[in-house]
Amino acid sequence: MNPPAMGDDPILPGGTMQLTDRLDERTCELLADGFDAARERPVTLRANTLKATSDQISTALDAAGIGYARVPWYEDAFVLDGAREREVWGLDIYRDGLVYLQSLSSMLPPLILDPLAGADILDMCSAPGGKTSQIAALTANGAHLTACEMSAPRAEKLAYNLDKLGAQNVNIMRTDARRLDEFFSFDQILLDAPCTGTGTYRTGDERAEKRMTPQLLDKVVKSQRALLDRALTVLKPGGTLVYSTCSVLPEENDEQVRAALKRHRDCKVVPILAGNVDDGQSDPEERVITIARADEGEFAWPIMNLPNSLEGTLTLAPTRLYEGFYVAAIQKQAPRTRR
Ligand SMILES: C[S@@+](CC[C@H](N)C(=O)[O-])C[C@H]1O[C@@H](n2cnc3c(N)ncnc32)[C@H](O)[C@@H]1O
Repeated sequence: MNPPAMGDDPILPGGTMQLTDRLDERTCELLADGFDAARERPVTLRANTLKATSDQISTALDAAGIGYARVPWYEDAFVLDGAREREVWGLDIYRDGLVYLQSLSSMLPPLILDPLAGADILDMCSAPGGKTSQIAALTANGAHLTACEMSAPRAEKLAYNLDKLGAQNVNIMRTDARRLDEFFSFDQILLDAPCTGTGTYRTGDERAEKRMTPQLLDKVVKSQRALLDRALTVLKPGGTLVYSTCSVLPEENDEQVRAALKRHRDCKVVPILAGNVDDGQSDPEERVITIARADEGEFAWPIMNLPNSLEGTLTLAPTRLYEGFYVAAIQKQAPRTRR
């Protein structure tokens, strides 16, 4: 594919959001390739370990004649071989909440959060509950979870999903998380923010092109800023916030985080990225870079990080397997102890 000319609108052809005005040529080229590849993106799902082991899910998929690949960085993740969502809806493992349809990229923020049993955890923007239920599964229902959702119908869907998946110890709050009482405090927070969704775009998706306007960008950027401020206020000293979006626009990602850190001088980025961003291999899905939160063990996965400006954050490029996604981990300093 030829690099797009600056000023053209080759990525969202009918849309008004000019990615080429915002991103450099190389990034636009990677995005254009990824948006094309996304048209072939396979269905992926997560074994819900609150109800079944991943081996039980393998057995059920085998019995249903559905081929799949396992994911090296997460034993609960499955990539289906040709099956569509409709086929999964007909399976008992789906109806009974033993699996959850979830994109691979969206499984990353809870893993990077590394939720701890016994911790007070806030999921600020939680419906329909994919990541809330993943946090519940990662802690075997052992965390004290608060799940906020502003939209009433989406909060209902959240409650339905959490019940279906067997998530317990979750206090659902139908509220605007920007106005969460400052009286609250949490050890760990996930802010999976409302965003433009540019990372999920597939070439030719005209509805998405119409939706992703500069007006939408303005609106979500304001909301993300207010949500980040509230999150960093209710985060306990020493606690960690994971901020994520399914967008690839710097305004929603690195620029948003950098500005928040200026307003909250007691907070800093915890690097989640170590390793090579672009080692020159032609197939980005064959590249294995190492991701690690500085305070966690390392694990490796085949993904591509787009050039980004804030060291230690992750801007996943869209590829056939992965939606474009952004993840940053931020820690609030613990008070100094006196000697
Ligand atoms: C990206 S989606 C979250 C997806 C969810 N984390 C998951 O994994 O299933 C963002 C959600 O935030 C909700 N939302 C937007 N603004 C909010 C706010 N100020 N307070 C609480 N929820 C909000 C939206 O209604 C939407 O359901």
